[in-house]
Amino acid sequence: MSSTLIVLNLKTYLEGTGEGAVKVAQACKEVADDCGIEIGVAPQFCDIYRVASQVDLPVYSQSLDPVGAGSFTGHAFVQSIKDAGAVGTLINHSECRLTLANIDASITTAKDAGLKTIVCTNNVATSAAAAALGPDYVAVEPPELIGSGIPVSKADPEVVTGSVEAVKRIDPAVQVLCGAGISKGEDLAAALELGSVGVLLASGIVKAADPKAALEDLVSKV
Ligand SMILES: O=C(CO)COP(=O)(O)O
Repeated sequence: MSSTLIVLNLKTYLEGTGEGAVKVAQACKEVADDCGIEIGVAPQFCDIYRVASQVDLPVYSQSLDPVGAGSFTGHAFVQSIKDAGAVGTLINHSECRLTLANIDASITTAKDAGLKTIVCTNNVATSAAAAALGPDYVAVEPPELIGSGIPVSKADPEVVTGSVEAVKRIDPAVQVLCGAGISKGEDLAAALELGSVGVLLASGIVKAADPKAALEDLVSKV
């Protein structure tokens, strides 16, 4: 039986010193401790160390670059991401898309460093393609629903069930998350019913007046 995973992507929503990221991460940890569901957070690169050193929860980077140590300027270097305290990384988010070759190289780079990999996809076909590259998770997020407040589990359940089926056919070890418009308890419950093992979400929690209360609602139906 797969265990449920929630990953909260902070994107660039939180302006300021990074303390906002720590506060949201603290709320995630408190809710995770209460409900027993794993909740991770994906802050800005520069906030990974601050969050990971102040809050005991899984921290993900929002992406990474498939480069090693050496003559590379302006890249997100996997070893620095890991040393900062991340346990995993998103790859190919809709807002940070990569070529297929770079998705493959990013997965290899992350895996070699011992980081978990969550590859984002936009439809069933790309979910199948991502599964063939052997990440830990495929997270299907139709871009038109991202930030819309309309949950993928309601608006496009077929993209979730289709991705679950396609991924299982290609590599049963790869688990499926879904995201876009997820914010309420019923959205998470529906996502799990559709066969995903959890959700990747952002605005419904990060932009809420009370992120902790929003998280409590999110986990209230499972
Ligand atoms: O892009 C997302 C998570 O990575 C989803 O964003 P929203 O939860 O804001 O729709």
